Amino acid sequence: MENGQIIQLLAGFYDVLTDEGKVIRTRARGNFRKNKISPLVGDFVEFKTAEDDTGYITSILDRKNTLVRPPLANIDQAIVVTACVEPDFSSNLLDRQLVALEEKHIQPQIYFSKTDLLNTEQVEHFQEISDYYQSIGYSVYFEPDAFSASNLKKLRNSFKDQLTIFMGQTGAGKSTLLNHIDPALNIETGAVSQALNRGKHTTRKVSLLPIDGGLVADTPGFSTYAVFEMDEYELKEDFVDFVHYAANCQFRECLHLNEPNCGVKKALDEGKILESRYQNYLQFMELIRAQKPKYKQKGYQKKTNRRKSK
Ligand SMILES: Nc1nc2c(ncn2[C@@H]2O[C@H](COP(=O)(O)OP(=O)(O)OP(=O)(O)O)[C@@H](O)[C@H]2O)c(=O)[nH]1
Ligand SMILES: [Zn+2]
Repeated sequence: MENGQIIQLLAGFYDVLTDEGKVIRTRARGNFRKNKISPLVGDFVEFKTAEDDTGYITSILDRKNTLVRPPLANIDQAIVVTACVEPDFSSNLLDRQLVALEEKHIQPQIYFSKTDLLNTEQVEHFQEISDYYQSIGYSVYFEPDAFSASNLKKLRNSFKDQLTIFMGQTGAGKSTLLNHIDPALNIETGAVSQALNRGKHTTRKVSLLPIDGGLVADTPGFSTYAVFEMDEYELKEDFVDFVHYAANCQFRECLHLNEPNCGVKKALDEGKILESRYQNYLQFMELIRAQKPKYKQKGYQKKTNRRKSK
């Protein structure tokens, strides 16, 4: 029995990267189909190798998390590529991405792009935003040249032993950044870019590229942030900066809305929490309440999936 991680799915074959760094082409044992478990890229698997050197997967280990688009398992971290301008920065979109990642236990990093297009005043503004997100525990990349050697070095150092995905709205600079990380990728960039955005309604194929001791997905994740896959109580935990102050709330169930003696609102009044974070929180809360019936269904599916993969 050998162990490895699936890095590519091709015409029914799964390419498994072994602990020794070899890539073995495998098939899934028929059993999986009966149990309705299909291996995903990113899965940690056990496999056996036959005499002719072809392998077959015998089991899939428990998944930490999964993504539907692209189909991927066991994502450790996500680089949230965030344009300061063109398209204009939206704290709402950034926070949406952060809570979606927190909910799936994927560690976010915030990578500001198009910093070269900012004037002095804008730089000061973004420096404050950058400092805030840094202060609440996120790695933030904010340099006058988004692709400076130091930015890229810091990013590449974070890849080791991680499965990393890139995300961010169209035009944010994901492909450009990936090309800077590895020019051999030679991904098409610009308005007509197709390589990383193969249409929102087709199933995207995803491969994991071994880079700097880790694996990097060649297809960006989370193409839509419209749906919140969490309830109100999960949302408040996903605002990582609120959690600390929530210890001061009078009620343990406090949702930091209109409850008396709320530690989060107190911190907000004292300027310790970024105003836009709280405003976005209120908006997400409303959206979650409005979509509740849909979520319940989703939550149910999520749990059954989890059980099946065990
Ligand atoms: N000035 C400047 N331009 C940038 C920067 N990053 C990306 N661009 C440009 O912005 C445009 C969009 O960049 P892409 O890398 O294609 O963006 P993307 O996020 O991959 O976009 P999609 O493929 O649509 O998802 C391209 O014309 C890039 O050259 C930057 O830091 N500074
Ligand atoms: Zn509270």
